[in-house]
Amino acid sequence: QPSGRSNQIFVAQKGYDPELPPLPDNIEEEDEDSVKIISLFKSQEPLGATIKRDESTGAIVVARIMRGGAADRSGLIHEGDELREVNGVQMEDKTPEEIIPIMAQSQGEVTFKVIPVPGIKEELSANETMLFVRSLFDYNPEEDPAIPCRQAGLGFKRGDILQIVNQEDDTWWQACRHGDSNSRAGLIPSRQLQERWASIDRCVTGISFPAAGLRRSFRLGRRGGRSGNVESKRKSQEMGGATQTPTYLEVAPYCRDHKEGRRLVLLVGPSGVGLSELKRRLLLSDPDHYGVTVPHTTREKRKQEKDGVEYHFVSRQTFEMDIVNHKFLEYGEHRGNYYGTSLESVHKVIGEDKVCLLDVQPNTVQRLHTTEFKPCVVFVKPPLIQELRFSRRKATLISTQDMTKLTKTFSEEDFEDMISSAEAMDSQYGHLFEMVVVNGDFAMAFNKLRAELEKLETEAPQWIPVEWTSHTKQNTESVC
Ligand SMILES: Nc1ncnc2c1ncn2[C@@H]1O[C@H](COP(=O)(O)OP(=O)(O)OP(=O)(O)O)[C@@H](O)[C@H]1O
Repeated sequence: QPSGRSNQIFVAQKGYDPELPPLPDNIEEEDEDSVKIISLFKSQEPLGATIKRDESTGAIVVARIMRGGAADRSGLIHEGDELREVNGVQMEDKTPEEIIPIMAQSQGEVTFKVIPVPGIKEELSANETMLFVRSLFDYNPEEDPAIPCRQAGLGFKRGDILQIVNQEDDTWWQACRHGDSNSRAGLIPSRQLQERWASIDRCVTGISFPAAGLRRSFRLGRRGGRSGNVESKRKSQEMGGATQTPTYLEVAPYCRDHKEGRRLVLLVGPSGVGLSELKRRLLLSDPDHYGVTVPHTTREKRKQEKDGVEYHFVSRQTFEMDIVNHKFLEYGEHRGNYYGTSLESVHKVIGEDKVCLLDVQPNTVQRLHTTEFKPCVVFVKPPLIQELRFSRRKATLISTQDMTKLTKTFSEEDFEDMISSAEAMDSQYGHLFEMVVVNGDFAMAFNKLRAELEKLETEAPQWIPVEWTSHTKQNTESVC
C-alpha cells in the first residue's frame, strides 16, 4: 500500500454471523483518510445503531451504538465513525431519513465504508453493567417527540425491572427490560432528563403536593369484622417523605433466607378506598399465613374483650411515656382515648413467621422502609369516578360528620376527595410503592392483591431497593 494511506478491511468475527461473507474486491483507495471497510452479515435484526448529520462537517456519522445490538457485538463500528457508503451507495448527499430505509432493507451481506473516529481501538463491547432499576413511571417512545430515534426507544411500564447497560449519555440511557428474550438495548430517558421533564410539568400545571394525612378515619384497632372508628387526630411519629420525582429506583435481586422474617406488607391509600376491607379479607383467607398487629389503647376494657387480643389496654401515663420513647409507629386520640400501633406489635407478628399486614399513612412508610422489614408497599387506588360510583353504590363508610350516625353512604364529595387524595399520595410517595392495586370491583382487586402477595413468597428473585441488600451490620460492637 502507498504510504499515507491505510485502507483497512475488517470483517465481523462474532458468532451472530452464520458465515463470513467474502471480502469485497472493488475497494477503492482513498487519498487522505484511513478508510475502513466493514462487512457484516445482517439477518432480520436491525443493525442497532443510530446515525445523524454532523452539523459542522455535514458528514453522516454514527450517533449511537445500541448495547447488545449487531453493531455492538461486532465491535467494529463505533460512535463518531463517519459513514461513507453502504453497499456501494454513497451517503454523502443523503439525509439520515433516506439512509435508514437503505439499511433496513439490506439483507445478508452488508458492506460499510467508514472513516473511523480517531483513537478507538477495535474491541468487543465491555462487560455488561449490573445496574438494575425499577421504573417508577410509564414510558412510550412512540409518544415522545424528544427521543433522538423513535425506533431505538424502549417502552416500559411503571414497575418494570430494567437493566441499565449504558449511561455514557447524560440524557439518553440504554437499557434492556429484565426477562425479555431480546438482549438488544433500547433508549430510555436518563434520570436527569426525566427529572427535568417532571419539574417542567409541575411548573406548567402548577401542581403542588399537599401533605399526606388528608381526611382519613382513624383505622387503628380495626380488626376482623369489627369496626368502630371515627375521625380522630392521627399522628405519625415520623413526618417526612419529601417529594421525589418518580424516575428509577436502583434495585437488586433478593432471595429470602429462611431464617429471616417475611417481608412486611404495608397497605397505603386514601381514606375509604378499602384498605381495611382488603386486609380483613386477606386475613380471613389464610389466618395461618397472614397476621395483623394488636393496637394499644387507653380506653376502658369492655366485658367481652381480653387484654392483648383486641387491644393492649394501658394507662394514659404509660401511653404517653411510650409516645415519648418513640414506641409507636402511629397513634391518635379519639373521644379522649389514645389508640396506637407499636413497633413491637409488628415484630411480634413477624416473629410468628407470618406476613404482617399493616395499613399506614404514607409518611409512616419511611420509618419502616428499612433493611430489617424490607416492606412491600402496596398502593391501593380508586378506579375512575364512574366505576367508583358504581362499585360503592351499596357501600357505607364510617361517618365523620354526624356523630349520631355511625355509618353513612359515600357522597360525591367522598369520591372526589378519594381520587384527589390518591393522586397527591402517588405524586409524593409513588417512589416507595412496589405494587399498585386499583380497587374498583372488589373481587378483582382482592384476587390481584392475593396473587401478587403470593408471588412475593414464591417468585425468586424479588427486586428490592439496593440499599437493603448491603450487608453492613449496625451495632456490631461486642464487649470482650
Ligand atoms: N371495591 C369495593 N366495592 C364496594 N365497596 C367497597 C370496596 N372496597 C371497599 N368497600 C367498602 O367501602 C367501605 C370503606 O372501606 P374500608 O373501611 O376498607 O376503607 P379504608 O380504606 O379502610 O378507609 P378508612 O381509612 O376511612 O378507614 C367499606 O364499607 C367497604 O366494605
